[in-house]
Amino acid sequence: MNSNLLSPFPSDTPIAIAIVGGGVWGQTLAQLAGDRHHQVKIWSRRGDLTLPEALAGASLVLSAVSMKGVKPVVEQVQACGLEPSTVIVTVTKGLDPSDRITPSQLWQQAFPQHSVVVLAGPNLSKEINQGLPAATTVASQNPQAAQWVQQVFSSSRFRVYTNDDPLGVELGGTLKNVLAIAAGVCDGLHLGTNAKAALLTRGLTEMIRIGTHWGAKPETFYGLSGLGDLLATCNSPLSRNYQVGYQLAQEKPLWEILDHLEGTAEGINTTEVLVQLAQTHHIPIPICTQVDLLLQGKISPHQAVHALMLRDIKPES
Ligand SMILES: NC(=O)C1=CN([C@@H]2O[C@H](COP(=O)(O)OP(=O)(O)OC[C@H]3O[C@@H](n4cnc5c(N)ncnc54)[C@H](O)[C@@H]3O)[C@@H](O)[C@H]2O)C=CC1
Ligand SMILES: O=C(CO)COP(=O)(O)O
Repeated sequence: MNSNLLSPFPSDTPIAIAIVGGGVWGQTLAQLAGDRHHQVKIWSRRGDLTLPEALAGASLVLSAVSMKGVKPVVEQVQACGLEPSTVIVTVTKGLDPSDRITPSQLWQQAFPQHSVVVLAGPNLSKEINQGLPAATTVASQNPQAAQWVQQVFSSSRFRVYTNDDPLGVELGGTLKNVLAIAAGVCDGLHLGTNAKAALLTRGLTEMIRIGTHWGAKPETFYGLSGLGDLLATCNSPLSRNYQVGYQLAQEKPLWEILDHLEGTAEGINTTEVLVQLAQTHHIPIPICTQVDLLLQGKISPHQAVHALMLRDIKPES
């Protein structure tokens, strides 16, 4: 039986995709979709194509803008309008600072009748651009939409899994950026393998604590978008968030690091939102709190390490 007859999302034929956001990740995803022979148009605010031109006829709209661009871009897409059947995919890893909600929640609020799919995983774009294999996760309130996006992007070099916890998938990719800054500090100070293992393990505990408070499933954080992305970004100098931490450990001021950084380090804004949220709800996230103080220039990297090591002793849970 042809499974396409059962699904509102036919999978075997090339489709028209509009990618909004022409940064490195948007371009990499365009390449992956192009490899599958989909027709891809990229809209970026400095490009020649207008947004209505990019969106025309697209059955999948993928947002790859950085967090600060999500709200303005959602509004622009709303002004253009979308066909009811268009599936929205978001790959942004961040938190909205005013509403303290995720990018997919912003898209869903603006397009309540549309299927919104989150795509996140250990996906350092430079490695994927070199043709190296990678895996990722897609998740949605609408499982059929997630399966369709899985089929659209799956290839011999990009293995796509589905997951039924979109919030957990999105928060995994977002929260690990804060720990990637901490990991960069740890490596920049040459604190060793034991310290790094402790940092990542306790960091994952903090991700689960805050993520489950938000309503995500704990097990999602042990998957590709949680532990997987944590391992990738906390161990790779290709990660911009890791680079920020590494250079903070060399006592460089944040403004100077950001001046030379290629692309966006979302963990910086995420840290601020996260720590505010954790304080409001009395959720202990000591590592993220030290990252926040460090980013604000209130403590030195060595003081952050001391503060963490000298916390009250307690059970591991
Ligand atoms: N680069 C990577 O390896 C990965 C990145 N991500 C996430 O994807 C998102 C994008 O990342 P990158 O492409 O690396 O960042 P980038 O900094 O290279 O690109 C960001 C894009 O957003 C656009 N943008 C920002 N504000 C805008 C606005 N107001 N209106 C229109 N466009 C706006 C910029 O023009 C730029 O094209 C981030 O949230 C990042 O965490 C996720 C997985 C992998
Ligand atoms: O999220 C990423 C890989 O999955 C990219 O990490 P950075 O944003 O820290 O470069």
